[in-house]
Amino acid sequence: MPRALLIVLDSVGIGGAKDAPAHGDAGADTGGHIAEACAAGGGGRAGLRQGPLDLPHMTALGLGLACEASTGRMPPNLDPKGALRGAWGYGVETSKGKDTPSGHWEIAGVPVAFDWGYFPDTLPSFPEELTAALIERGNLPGILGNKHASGTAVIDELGAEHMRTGKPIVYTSVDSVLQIAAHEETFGLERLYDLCRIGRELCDAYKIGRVIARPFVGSPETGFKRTGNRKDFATPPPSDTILDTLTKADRSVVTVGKIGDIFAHRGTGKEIKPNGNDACLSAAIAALRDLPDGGFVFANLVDFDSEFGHRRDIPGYAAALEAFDRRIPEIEAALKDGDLVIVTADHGNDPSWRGSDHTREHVPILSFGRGVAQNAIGRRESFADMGASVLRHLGVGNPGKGMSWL
Ligand SMILES: O=P(O)(O)O[C@H]1O[C@H](CO)[C@@H](O)[C@H]1O
Ligand SMILES: [Mn+2]
Ligand SMILES: [Mn+2]
Repeated sequence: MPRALLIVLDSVGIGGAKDAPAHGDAGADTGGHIAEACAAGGGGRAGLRQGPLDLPHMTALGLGLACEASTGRMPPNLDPKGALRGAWGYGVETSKGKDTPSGHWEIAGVPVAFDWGYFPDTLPSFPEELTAALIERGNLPGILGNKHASGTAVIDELGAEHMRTGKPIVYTSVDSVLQIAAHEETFGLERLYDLCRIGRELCDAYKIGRVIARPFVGSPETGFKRTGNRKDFATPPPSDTILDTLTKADRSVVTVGKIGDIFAHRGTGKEIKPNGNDACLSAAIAALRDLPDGGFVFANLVDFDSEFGHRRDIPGYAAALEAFDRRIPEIEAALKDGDLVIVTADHGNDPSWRGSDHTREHVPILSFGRGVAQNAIGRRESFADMGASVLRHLGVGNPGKGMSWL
């Protein structure tokens, strides 16, 4: 029986979305702009990387062709010029939001047709009743922040005051999120998680997708740094995803990285949550080696988004792409005959763009495996075609959305 591995490179969009102007993102193109910056000499950092974007494996898997099909422009250094291996195309998001749950749920067969709630970019950002209830139920002396912010900037700004006063830093973004940052040692990690559980209950009324714990360490003298103990408290998908369908069909499911959180731990099988792209990819490859026939591994690599996209760090993003690309042969070596791999993304996060938020973009769809013929699968009108293709490949009927290209 065949097996499948789906890897989401979080935020590695490839531009071209027709509805980008509605999000303020007309022209945003994560992959294309990184390649252009690198070719123009703007993607280098001493000790990290220099020169044109070097992605030989993803180029041979059709990344440049997917970019060209998406935007009409072939990014520098991504033209395969020779033999391709695998099937390539790009996906259009039908969900309204450009957030992580919308992207992942749609990939897994559940496009998000409803509107999430969002907190306005005002001061304060949160409704008074919500703030008051959080303070009361969380037994807090108050909160700091209460605004749209970048998570690293807001702990630099308010970390010292947080340590002094014991007030957690509560902030949001253009996404449907309520984020709570607190010091792991002075506030306490478990106390932060408990506070987020309270926040989760309070946020349901506002249709907020996620409450996110953002623990950090450090001191005013040394500066503050977020730790790997981030935890997302998500609302569950409104109907069965491919994870539910596979679980009900008694298939083996392994989820790596943020996937468990994103799907509110429903149908997520064995969850593995190491810290960082490299460790998550290692875990996904190890899971694939042990995966029984008919099984499915679903992995998310979040560093592209959280460490480089939101931080608008082009050299860092380029280096992370190159690090992933170098390990593609390792993925291929773990494959058995009949296995299917799909590499894709959930939204964009153009590091050359203004602000620090996600960008509305198409996503690449790169599919490979020994039995996967070289093929152009073209423009897919929903990310859900990926989930549908996984189910078709695994021989499980699709009760949900999406059209398989297989
Ligand atoms: O700036 P940080 O805290 O990384 O926040 C980012 O992370 C959130 C969840 O992915 C997004 O909504 C964005 O605001
Ligand atoms: Mn994401
Ligand atoms: Mn993000």
